[in-house]
Amino acid sequence: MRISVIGCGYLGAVHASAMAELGHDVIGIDVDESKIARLAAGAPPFYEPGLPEILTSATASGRLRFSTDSADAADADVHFIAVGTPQAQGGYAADLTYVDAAVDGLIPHLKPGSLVVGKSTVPVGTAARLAERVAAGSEATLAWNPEFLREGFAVEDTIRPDRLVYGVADQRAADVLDEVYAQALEAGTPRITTDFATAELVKVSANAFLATKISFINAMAEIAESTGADVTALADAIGHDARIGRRFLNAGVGFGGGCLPKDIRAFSARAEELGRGESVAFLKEVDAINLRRRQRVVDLAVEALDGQIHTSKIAVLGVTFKPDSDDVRDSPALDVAVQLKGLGARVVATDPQGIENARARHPQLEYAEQADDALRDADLVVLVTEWREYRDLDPAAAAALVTTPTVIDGRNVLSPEAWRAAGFTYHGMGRP
Ligand SMILES: NC(=O)c1ccc[n+]([C@@H]2O[C@H](COP(=O)([O-])OP(=O)(O)OC[C@H]3O[C@@H](n4cnc5c(N)ncnc54)[C@H](O)[C@@H]3O)[C@@H](O)[C@H]2O)c1
Ligand SMILES: O=c1ccn([C@@H]2O[C@H](COP(=O)(O)OP(=O)(O)O[C@H]3O[C@H](CO)[C@@H](O)[C@H](O)[C@H]3O)[C@@H](O)[C@H]2O)c(=O)[nH]1
Repeated sequence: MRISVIGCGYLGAVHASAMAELGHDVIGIDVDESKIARLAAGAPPFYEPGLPEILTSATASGRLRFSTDSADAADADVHFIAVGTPQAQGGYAADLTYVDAAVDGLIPHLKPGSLVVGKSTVPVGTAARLAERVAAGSEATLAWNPEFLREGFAVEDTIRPDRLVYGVADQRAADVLDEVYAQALEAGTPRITTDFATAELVKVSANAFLATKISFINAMAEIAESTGADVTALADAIGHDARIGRRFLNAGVGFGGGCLPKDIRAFSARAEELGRGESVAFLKEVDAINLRRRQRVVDLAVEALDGQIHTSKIAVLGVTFKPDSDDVRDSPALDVAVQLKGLGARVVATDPQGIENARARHPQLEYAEQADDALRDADLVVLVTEWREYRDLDPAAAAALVTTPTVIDGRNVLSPEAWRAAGFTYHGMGRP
């Protein structure tokens, strides 16, 4: 099929490449010229495992092209909208200006019978509004097909999704999407075909559930901190109950990224508009618990440095919101680093992939390419993103580099026994 993908960021660049990998003829469109130039040259503008390989093979085969001009999408039968829906400035609601601009920019180029498919995460009600706009300006129709990929696993999640959700107003739109996703459907991926509102709500409720699960275990970490209990053992124990499950019960510095934080806030804002604020009032608590965990790491650092923060060097391991991504949007790790710097510490942050993005946002921090350079002469080590290389650090080698062997394990991924045996004072999150 001929497909266009409007918006080539973390979602769109992967979606475009994966669709081409599956054999479709794809054009990726973005307003960012430098991003398009890099993609067209086969070089991803961000770090995502597996993306370089499929981007290179798809651009080389001619099945994947890029442009900054939405007129170049005119041939496509299916147009995916993958532009950003960030938190609006000064509020909690989603900023829909990019989605509106993308749809408006496309309408004059839509050929009769083509399908516009929303992938961006939007407040419930958006698809119905945009469907009217598309119908008024063209002979195309609209569907909503929310995306559930995780950064770090984006290629795999796009090619082999857990499930496909189609929000459609007619059967033909569902049939077209079945053609787009033929391979996944043949491999047994479940498909839920529903109305616009349900499809939009599936997406935000899934993220709200995941955020709630993380804040639940972080709330237990707070209780554990006041009782001497160990939240990691607690998570293992409750996680054995198949109704609860162990996944997404890792207590630590909390959730961040370009999705969970802004999506729960936008959901709250939309529910309030609908007069249903009380139905999701708990999401405000989920957000508050989450932000308290960042503060907890900062408080532990201040306490560990015992009034000497102004004269201390702190090694911050990780700046991205999760490992295997270079994304620093709403990153708890970077937030902690910035707060510690604000308190007067000399902060040297390190990260395998995130330094460029972190430096662009926070040039006031010092960055080290190598973890050893961050650790050297440090008075405190703070692990805030659980990259494999930090989980695997040799505590004896780290002890030889630092000035004072104290570590805060903001992700509960280090062995307290091994780090204590190497001479470290170990502080975990909700662990004695
Ligand atoms: N990142 C993820 O893991 C993920 C997963 C599922 C859903 N989503 C949702 O997908 C959407 C995109 O997220 P993202 O992380 O890819 O954001 P992003 O900021 O990385 O990418 C958005 C892209 O859209 C481009 N853009 C903006 N206006 C445009 C226009 N009018 N025409 C063409 N391009 C335009 C921007 O230049 C940018 O490259 C959001 O709604 C997000 O919530 C993201
Ligand atoms: O037990 C856990 C699991 C995750 N996290 C944190 O939660 C955040 C989000 O993690 P994850 O959900 O893996 O990353 P995303 O790539 O942001 O993916 C989420 O957001 C996407 C955008 O909407 C959705 O498509 C995905 O399904 C949804 O998992 C990260 O900061 C993690 O460190 C924890 O603190 N504890």
